[in-house]
Amino acid sequence: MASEKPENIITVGHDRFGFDSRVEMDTLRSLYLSPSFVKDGDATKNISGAPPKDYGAQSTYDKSSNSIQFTTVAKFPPVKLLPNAERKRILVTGGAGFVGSHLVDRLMLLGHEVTVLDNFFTGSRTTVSHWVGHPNFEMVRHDVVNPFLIEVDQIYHLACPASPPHYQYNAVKTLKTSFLGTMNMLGLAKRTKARFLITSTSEVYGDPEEHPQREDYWGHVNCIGPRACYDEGKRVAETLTYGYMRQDGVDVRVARIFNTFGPRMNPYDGRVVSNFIIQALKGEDMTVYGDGNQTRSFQYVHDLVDGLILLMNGDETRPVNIGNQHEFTIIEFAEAVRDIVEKVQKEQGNPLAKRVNIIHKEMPTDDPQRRRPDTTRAKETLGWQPQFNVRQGVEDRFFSFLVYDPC
Ligand SMILES: O=c1ccn([C@@H]2O[C@H](COP(=O)(O)OP(=O)(O)O[C@H]3OC[C@@H](O)[C@H](O)[C@H]3O)[C@@H](O)[C@H]2O)c(=O)[nH]1
Repeated sequence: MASEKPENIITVGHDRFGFDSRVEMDTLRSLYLSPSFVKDGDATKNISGAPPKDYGAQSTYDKSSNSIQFTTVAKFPPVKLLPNAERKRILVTGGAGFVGSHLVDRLMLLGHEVTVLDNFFTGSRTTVSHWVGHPNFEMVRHDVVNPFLIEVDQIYHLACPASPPHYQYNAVKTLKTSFLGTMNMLGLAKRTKARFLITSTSEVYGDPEEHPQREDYWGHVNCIGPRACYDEGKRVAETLTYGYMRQDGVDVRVARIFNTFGPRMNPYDGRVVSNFIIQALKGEDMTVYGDGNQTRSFQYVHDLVDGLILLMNGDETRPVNIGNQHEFTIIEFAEAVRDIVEKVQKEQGNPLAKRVNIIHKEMPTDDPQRRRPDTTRAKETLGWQPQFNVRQGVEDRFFSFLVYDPC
């Protein structure tokens, strides 16, 4: 890890399957809502060190009044001007969430008409606020457990809480979202003949007995445990998806997403990346659950979006794993995050007085012990593989938004 030399990644996306999804990283970066400024007394300073933005909402945090001022965009980023025949009407459920908002950015920049459906349970309006008012963009507050009627060409169905504390918060609601939400969106796809892509999860493999996990592994899920609402919810959502494909000829795509991180993650979603980064930034103890020998592989969100767009536009109808193959034990990951955050803090001239400690807490029930995707299928059928490693992702300063709460 320490010896990895990050390369500068300038563009993401691919020109494949008749769909050119390439955009510049700088354009995407300009859209992250980071707290660009902090007002402290009379002084207002640019905390992220980033140059002033041309696009994207800006925010200024005022320490004295503990208030935040949003400035709406004066102009939108240029989007591709597509001929009518190429411009698609695309529905993104969960489009105000962490992954959804990045997908929306990409689809908007590429010139499509995008409708976001979100109930804002874990998503937030601020993730896509920079598109509000754009003629190609529409945002609807709607819960997918209820039917929704619209004319569309493609549906990316992402809506569902994904972090273990969030999806366990209301297990029955998570199940309803997975089953009824997916059924409603598949019904819409059937009626409109839209292509339908569901974001499933590595959690369908449960606590896997095969390693790494290939798509033809059936999994090892405790169907009555605390994680089952999500794991079984997504499993039945896949079953429904293939039911609609076989019975009704719906054109389906299934992505099994492995652990993902990046800008606009909810800093308090309780997942390991946000927990570790917040703890390292604040100088708090980093909490490793259990002995830390369980493993995960972490992908940067832009790689995932590349994979989703390729899958939607390619011909592969079987499930496809989308994840990074670099496997960390959680204890190694804690050390890596601590090193990277320390390096960034030093570069920004605000090093912590002392190293944060790594402490151990109780292991959650049914926590999968080993997880790493076999991504051969994604490589062979989509030509996809991740570009970013963890260091490149974390060093992309995606956590600068956390300084809303700097102490
Ligand atoms: O503070 C923490 C948080 C988490 N962890 C551990 O870190 C590992 C990863 O935990 P996370 O909560 O980030 O995510 P999990 O891998 O358990 O679940 C995730 O899997 C894939 C996705 O579909 C979902 O985003 C999520 O369910 C687990 O072993 C967990 O016990 C810690 O050691 N400390």
